Amino acid sequence: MCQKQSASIGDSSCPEGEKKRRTELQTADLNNSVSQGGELQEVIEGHKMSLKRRCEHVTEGTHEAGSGTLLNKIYTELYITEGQSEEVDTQHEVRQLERTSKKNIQDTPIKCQDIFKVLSEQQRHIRVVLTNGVAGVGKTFSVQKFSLDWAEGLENQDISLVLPLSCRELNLIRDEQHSLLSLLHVFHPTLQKIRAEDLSVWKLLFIFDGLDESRFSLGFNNHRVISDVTRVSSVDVLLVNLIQGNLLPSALIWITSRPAAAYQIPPSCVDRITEVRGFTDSQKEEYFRRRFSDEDLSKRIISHIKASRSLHIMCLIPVFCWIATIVLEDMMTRDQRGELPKTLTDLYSHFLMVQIKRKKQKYGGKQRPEELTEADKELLLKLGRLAFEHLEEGNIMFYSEDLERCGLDVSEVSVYSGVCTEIFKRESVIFQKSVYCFVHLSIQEFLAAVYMFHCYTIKNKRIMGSFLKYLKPTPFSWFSWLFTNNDPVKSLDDFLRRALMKSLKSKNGHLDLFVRFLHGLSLESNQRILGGMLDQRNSHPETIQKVLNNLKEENSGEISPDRSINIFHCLMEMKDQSVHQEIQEFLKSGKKSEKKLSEIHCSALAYLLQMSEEVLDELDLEQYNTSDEGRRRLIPAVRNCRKFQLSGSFLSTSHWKVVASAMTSNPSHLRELILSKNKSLTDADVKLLSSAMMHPNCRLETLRLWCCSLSEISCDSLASALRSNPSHLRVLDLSGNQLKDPAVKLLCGALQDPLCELETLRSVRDDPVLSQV
Ligand SMILES: Nc1ncnc2c1ncn2[C@@H]1O[C@H](COP(=O)(O)OP(=O)(O)OP(=O)(O)O)[C@@H](O)[C@H]1O
Repeated sequence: MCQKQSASIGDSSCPEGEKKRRTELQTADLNNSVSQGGELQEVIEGHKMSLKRRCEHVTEGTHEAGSGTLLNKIYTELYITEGQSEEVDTQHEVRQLERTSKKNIQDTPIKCQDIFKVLSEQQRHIRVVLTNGVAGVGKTFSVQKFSLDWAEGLENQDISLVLPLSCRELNLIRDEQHSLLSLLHVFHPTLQKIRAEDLSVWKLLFIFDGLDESRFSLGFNNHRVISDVTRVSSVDVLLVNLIQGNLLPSALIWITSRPAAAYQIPPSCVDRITEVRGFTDSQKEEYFRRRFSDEDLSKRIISHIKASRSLHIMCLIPVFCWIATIVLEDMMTRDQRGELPKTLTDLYSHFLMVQIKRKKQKYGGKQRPEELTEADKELLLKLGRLAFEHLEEGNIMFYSEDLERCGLDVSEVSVYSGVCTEIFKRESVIFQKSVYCFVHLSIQEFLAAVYMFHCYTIKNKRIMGSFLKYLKPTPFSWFSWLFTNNDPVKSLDDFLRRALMKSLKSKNGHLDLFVRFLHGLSLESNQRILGGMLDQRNSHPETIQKVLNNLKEENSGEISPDRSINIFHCLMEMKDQSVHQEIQEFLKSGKKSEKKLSEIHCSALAYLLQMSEEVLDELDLEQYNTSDEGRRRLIPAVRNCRKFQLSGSFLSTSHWKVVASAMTSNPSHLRELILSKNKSLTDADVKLLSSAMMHPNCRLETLRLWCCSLSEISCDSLASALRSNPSHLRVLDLSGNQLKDPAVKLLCGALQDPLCELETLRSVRDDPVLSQV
């Protein structure tokens, strides 16, 4: 049997004879199941050829569609798992990724070509698969590889037709009415000859790539039921009917999406969830080896990336590997005296310059490639404006009108295809409208930061003012100064501090990477890379020192501790290693309580503990010599520990959310949660923790809530959790809560439930009054 290799499928890895035999087998199958004669067979073969042509080359920013590298040459196996690593949240994708970058032995890996296969006895027929993954992690590449392998007759040959439909493309016809049949005719013109009756007898696979980019609203609860493939309707209604199985119930459906948009598909419609997690450490190396025929070069690139922690972590995302490839290849293969990039700002600055240099080489130009002309600067700043304005609104796709509003000439942007890709070039025969986006969200964030930094250097008060615009005053908040401070920006440190505050205040962290870049850009060394685009007069050493001090002293109060970690990242972007080194020494010393830890130390420690390969046995916040604010900043480490203990009332709901996310992540390590004297634990917080206990990923066995002044409402939430199936809780200790009769009754009720597996319940005035074994 011909085994599929991780790449080079189209080459000698699969003997021709085997390929032919498979095609013959498949042909025979189809002829048996459908008596359509040779004409339909021709349609399928024609579709395969057309799909192969579309998928065998890749478009990676700088290449024009259809003319790029062979997919099989660079395709590297991705790490895909079954299930979802963490509850879908709205955290910024890069942070989410840093958190989930650890490969865990309890994960169930699944190969891309197997996603529709039943892999264990417990599984039933898999009809709908939802694949999640952050931006640039390889979802579209997986779809392309899956389709190519099918078109080449190598995998999934039981499927008669693989029909990829990108959501970006579907957006363009969202105002049109179509039947499923006409939709296929539009998107796959080679299928013009197929008829309605063919669709119901063939085994079809519809692939909807990039649900996050769709501008449809999928109304699963309230829509017209359609079961006829010739019935005309709006495209969203067709989609919903396909997913629900009203339309072509035997068709397979594969949906890919970034995590934040996946919620649109009700779990009851999905038979399998998979997650593209990017590259493991060995896959990262494999990627660079495949990319370069020069072995020495790939070795040097691998060792440089391994030496820089943040680059190494980011290389988990394939698109980042691609950016690193472009920059490091350029720097290592020419006589380069400058330092190789170690931070993200470094790397992205070089990336931008390499793209511009390539453009000059391609289109000519009198200037030295390293220098930016005034026209280059102007164009990049317009792109930066586009990036910034849409980042603020959370937009990643732009139409020509959006470009024109920023003064961009559409033809100019296509010249810069390495920075901004014209996605629909290939489809322009069918669609008249072009859609643009940055190759990766992080590039949009970088260009937005360049633009904002520029606005600062030219003292553009209007734009800075509206960016730092003040939200409603919150009189009792620690950072009320921010909201009442209407003064114009005074200095670089003032500007960066206010930008940081604004980013910390954002609900979903959409400005986090942007603000990291903004700090990185304040360094003269980075400004220099950008060939005079930014005014370098602002970066006096004393000012930089002030910015560093601000970051180290920043008090982020009520902000989620996950978000505070970004302050540490800003410090790293400014190449200040002091905090990182001190924490590494602290960890090595093994003496937790001796060193006084500042808040920024605690954020760094939380980050390192959370990222550690080793799961911590116990996180006891009392053991650290720090302030309450420092202890709050340590909370994210709860995601990587077995026992979490804390005493006192210094956490708020945003912290309990982190604890709840630790209880529901996949896998969840937390087994024991011990909270005492926590009078500020509200009913809503207890409800949050109780709901987390009901989550299938939760493995909590012991919960002690000593002297937490629990109310009857809280006991009711806990009782519901006890009744949930499966609850792993065996010990619930509610001593010292002075529970009244109604609350005790609620808990007793739960004990009588057959689903409750609790072994010990301690309660009421410190006595083990209730005890169940
Ligand atoms: N398996 C892979 N092998 C080699 N390179 C890859 C692979 N997957 C992704 N890449 C690189 O990463 C880039 C982005 O990948 P892709 O477009 O598949 O991401 P995505 O998850 O669909 O992102 P988005 O959500 O932004 O659409 C590709 O253009 C390619 O350079």
